[in-house]
Amino acid sequence: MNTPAIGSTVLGYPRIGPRRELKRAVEAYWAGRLDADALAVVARDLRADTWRELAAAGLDSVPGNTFSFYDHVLDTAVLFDAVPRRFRDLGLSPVDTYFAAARGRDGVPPLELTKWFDTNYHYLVPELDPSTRFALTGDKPIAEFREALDLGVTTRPVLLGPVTFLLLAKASAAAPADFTPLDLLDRLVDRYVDLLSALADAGAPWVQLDEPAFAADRTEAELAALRRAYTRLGEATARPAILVAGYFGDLGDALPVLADAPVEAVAVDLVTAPASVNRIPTLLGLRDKTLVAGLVDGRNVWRADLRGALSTAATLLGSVGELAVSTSCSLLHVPYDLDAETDLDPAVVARLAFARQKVAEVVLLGTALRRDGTEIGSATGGTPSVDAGVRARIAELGPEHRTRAPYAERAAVQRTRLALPPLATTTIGSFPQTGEVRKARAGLRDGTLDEAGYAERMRAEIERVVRLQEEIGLDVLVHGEPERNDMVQYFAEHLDGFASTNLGWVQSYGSRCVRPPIIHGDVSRPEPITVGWSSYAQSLTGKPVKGMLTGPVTILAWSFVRDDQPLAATAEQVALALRDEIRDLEEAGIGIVQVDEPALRELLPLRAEQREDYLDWAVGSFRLATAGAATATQVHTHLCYSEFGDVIDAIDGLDADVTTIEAARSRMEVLDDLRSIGFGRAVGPGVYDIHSPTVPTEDEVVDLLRAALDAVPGELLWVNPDCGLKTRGYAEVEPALRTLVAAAHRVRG
Ligand SMILES: Nc1nc2c(c(=O)[nH]1)N[C@@H](CNc1ccc(C(=O)N[C@@H](CCC(=O)N[C@@H](CCC(=O)N[C@@H](CCC(=O)O)C(=O)O)C(=O)O)C(=O)O)cc1)CN2
Ligand code: MET
Ligand SMILES: [Zn+2]
Repeated sequence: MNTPAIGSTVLGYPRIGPRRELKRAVEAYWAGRLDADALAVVARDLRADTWRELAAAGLDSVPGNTFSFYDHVLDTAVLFDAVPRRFRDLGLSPVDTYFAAARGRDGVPPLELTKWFDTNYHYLVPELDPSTRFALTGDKPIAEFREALDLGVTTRPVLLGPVTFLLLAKASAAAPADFTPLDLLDRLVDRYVDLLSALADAGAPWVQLDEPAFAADRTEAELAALRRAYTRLGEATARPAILVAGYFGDLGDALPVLADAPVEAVAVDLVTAPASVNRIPTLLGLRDKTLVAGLVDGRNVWRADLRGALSTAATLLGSVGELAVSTSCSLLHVPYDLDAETDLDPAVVARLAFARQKVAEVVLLGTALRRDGTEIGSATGGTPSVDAGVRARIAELGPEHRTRAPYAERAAVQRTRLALPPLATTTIGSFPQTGEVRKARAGLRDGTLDEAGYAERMRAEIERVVRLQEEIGLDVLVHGEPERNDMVQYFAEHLDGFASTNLGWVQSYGSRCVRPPIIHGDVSRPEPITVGWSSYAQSLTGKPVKGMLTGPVTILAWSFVRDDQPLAATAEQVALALRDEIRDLEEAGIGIVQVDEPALRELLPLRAEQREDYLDWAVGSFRLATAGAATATQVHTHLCYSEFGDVIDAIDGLDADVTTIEAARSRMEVLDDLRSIGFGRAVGPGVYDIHSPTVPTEDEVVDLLRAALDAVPGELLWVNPDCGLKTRGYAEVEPALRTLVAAAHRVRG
């Protein structure tokens, strides 16, 4: 085989477009404002721009097949004809069948959406069973390879590896109990062999197979599956050279398996797992392979320490066949281009690199490595700002700052103060973000609406939402969060030590994007953030209004966090700011405060041995944020987006008075977990799935509540939706909330 060297590369690239062109096109297509041909043109132009940019930047090997209309796991299922029957039976065009699997259609529920490892990206979970027959019916990677070749760029198609694909899939409802998707390995690998052969025919010199699942703990059987798959693929006769990429952590026992497999290259993540460097020289199998060293952080936005990276690379030179430099993972998780940001502090800019800048770093590193390190400049520009006040406060903290009065005492005082009925009804915080609200915010940004005008519109919206809740008959009201663009970014914009971007969009799922804020220095709160809005809402009603904050763990999980100190230290600083906010809310007369932690499960380390440490600081920071609350103040927390079985003790450890938790889709399974640990505080298992536009019937909600009453006594049971309502419309929200209140009344009776 005559294969070009990888030299310098990146493992993947963003695909939504530098100005979210794909989001706009896809949403326009869904709305019927753009036809399929026009959508295809937008997609093709975005791909062409990416390939040209990466080739022009000087990468030796340009990744291909990084584009996706929605999600690369769904793309893989489509490629191998593994789309469940319920979507095919809709009789739609291929592109509409694809979107139906992603979003559901005509009452057919979509594939489940879940977290991509420990990132804020979400993939669609393939559903497999013994009847799944894989076939290479798609040609996306091949067609895109040819498309790039026509533009003069030879790409390295990036594919999700067969073992990770199966490990991320779930058994369909039709599968027998003893079935696991990995049972289908041989069948699937045979089809990958077909694919490799087709790519070789098209002229692809390399292919990249991603196996990030091996950065997590894996069983012997799973490691054996990895060995088996890559032995088979490596032995295929007609194929491109194979690069297997493992990222998001240490490959552990999978690294020697890959080192010994008959493949040409292995990519390791030396940013998340720098210690892997020490193991590489001991792996004889790597001596005749290319090692692709992930030295530039693909998940965070800091400039690389190129000198450090270069010296790491230099130590590896003699231990491997060839050494290539790369990002630690795909650049999917960072924004496109730092140069597009015009409002960032230059001192912060000097420390940053987005996708485009990271490509340049990789290229530079590759050049320096070839020329003996002569052209690498100084490491980074500037250091994080230090806030002596915050540091002094943290130095003074003791256990009393994380401990409230015993729950029984709190509950008694709160019962008297709040006088709520059993099965109290509430919502999770946000109400639908109407076009008018978003338009007002866009107006504030572009200067057509001033601060006063904006505040007036937000107050009008808050008043409308409060009146609506009173009329519906909810017991604990919210202000509705109209002033928030996003539950993390909003707080970042009001805290020192954070920077926000204008165009730093990162795909979260499908067409939905976020602009993760950047924590670049010590965090503090210059002034109250939410107090004005919450106390305005409280002034409108005699019912209690719940203050609404985002917790420290979630703020960290959905931001780019400084990497010069432990996450735990940054979390404490954020927690202190929230602690002060709670005190100010109390002083303004707010008696209930909710601190949302939907990302508590998301940051859970992939390897079990690191979990206790994480949960310690995660729970500790939540308690630091909330334990300053008076005994009479009722602290709520809200959790969603995950199954919480394996962090149930940590949820207990949060010591919140009320925990509202996503439960409707899993028919309240979480209650069994809570009961099994003797969880004794109040809980609001969601009784209505806000991810679907379907309005629940009163009987359905009553059934769920009766089921919940088996696990939770009535005085500890709250009634609420699964999550916030901001992505829904009033047409569904109003009847759903009326149903929820009616059901609660019926069960109370
Ligand atoms: N940070 C974060 N991560 C999260 C979640 C979350 O809520 N926040 N939820 C989970 C699921 N992920 C989600 C991620 C994004 C969205 C989402 O709806 N994003 C919006 C953007 C939200 C936002 O920032 N809105 C801005 C407006 C940004 C915008 O597009 N403005 C328009 C103009 C205004 C208009 O006419 O709409 C423009 O700039 O062109 C605001 O309200 O101010 C989107 O992609 O469309 C939902 C869920 C997990 N991770
Ligand atoms: N308070 C937030 C809301 O209602 C919680 C959302 S959890 C993703 O939108
Ligand atoms: Zn939620």
